[in-house]
Amino acid sequence: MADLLNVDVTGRVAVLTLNRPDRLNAIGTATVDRLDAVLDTLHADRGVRALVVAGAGRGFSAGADLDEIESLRTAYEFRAFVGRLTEVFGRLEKFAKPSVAAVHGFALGGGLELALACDLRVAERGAKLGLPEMKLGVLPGAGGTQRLPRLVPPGIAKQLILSGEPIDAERAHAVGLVNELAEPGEVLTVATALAARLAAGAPLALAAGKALVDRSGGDLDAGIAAERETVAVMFTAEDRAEGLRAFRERRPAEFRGA
Ligand SMILES: CCCCCCCCCCCCC[C@H](O)CC(=O)SCCNC(=O)CCNC(=O)[C@H](O)C(C)(C)COP(=O)(O)OP(=O)(O)OC[C@H]1O[C@@H](n2cnc3c(N)ncnc32)[C@H](O)[C@@H]1OP(=O)(O)O
Repeated sequence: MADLLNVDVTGRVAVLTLNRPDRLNAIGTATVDRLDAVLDTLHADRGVRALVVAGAGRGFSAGADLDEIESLRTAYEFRAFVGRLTEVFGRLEKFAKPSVAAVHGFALGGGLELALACDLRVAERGAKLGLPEMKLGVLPGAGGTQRLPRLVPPGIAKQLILSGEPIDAERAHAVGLVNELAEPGEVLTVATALAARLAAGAPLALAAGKALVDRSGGDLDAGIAAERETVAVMFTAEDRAEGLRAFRERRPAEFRGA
């Protein structure tokens, strides 16, 4: 069986490509199990500093695998299916290394939910992003109802979830769902360049920065305290000294994650 998720490492960036083009990269248990295993490998690879998640074929992903869903027989099986998707998507979101989704064609349902679990999103002009679960008589079940309203105004989130209708990449960019737009055929280039810029950062600061922003919806004083204590500890990191040295010497910093 062809690899459900191809991994290609170039420099400090690992490109993960969903590889079920015949099923429009539908995401089932086997795909998320593979993603989980790949995250184990990439966690251990100190040379990899950032990830890109992309899709082979006509689009990023048409969502959860409806064939697998149709094979489920009990609510408990259904819960296990949804639980596994949310578990691995959550692991990607909390991954210490930043991730960029490269969306072309379409990112629908679980496909958009996977892109929402990435830190940033780049989308090709004309790509469709949506949560069509309402048209199937259900709701997004892999984090969409919780992650989307944290990125776009609640009214926009409700429109996508309650109508089930997609928006195009241009509109998604205007409302903050997409960080950067790419011309047709260019999404992987743009997403990889963005990931490479993130990968130039200090690994400890990248991981801590992700965690601090992810908790920013909580109590402000507690968040500022967490920021202060995190920054204070980072003062002792070798990368902090390297950053200042590189600035004085007018050269790019070479951060080692120490
Ligand atoms: C059994 C139904 C129960 C419904 C319950 C679903 C909710 C489950 C909730 C738990 C899981 C949570 C995760 C997530 O929140 C839920 C989802 O993601 S549900 C799926 C959401 N996605 C969609 O509804 C999009 C479905 N696809 C399309 O609308 C279209 O395919 C397209 C993307 C607009 C492209 O259209 P076309 O160009 O016309 O291409 P085709 O439709 O002919 O597709 C080609 C080929 O691919 C197969 N395919 C497409 N999408 C999926 C998919 N999601 N899973 C499996 N297979 C898919 C399609 O059947 C075709 O195959 P072929 O007929 O050629 O064999």
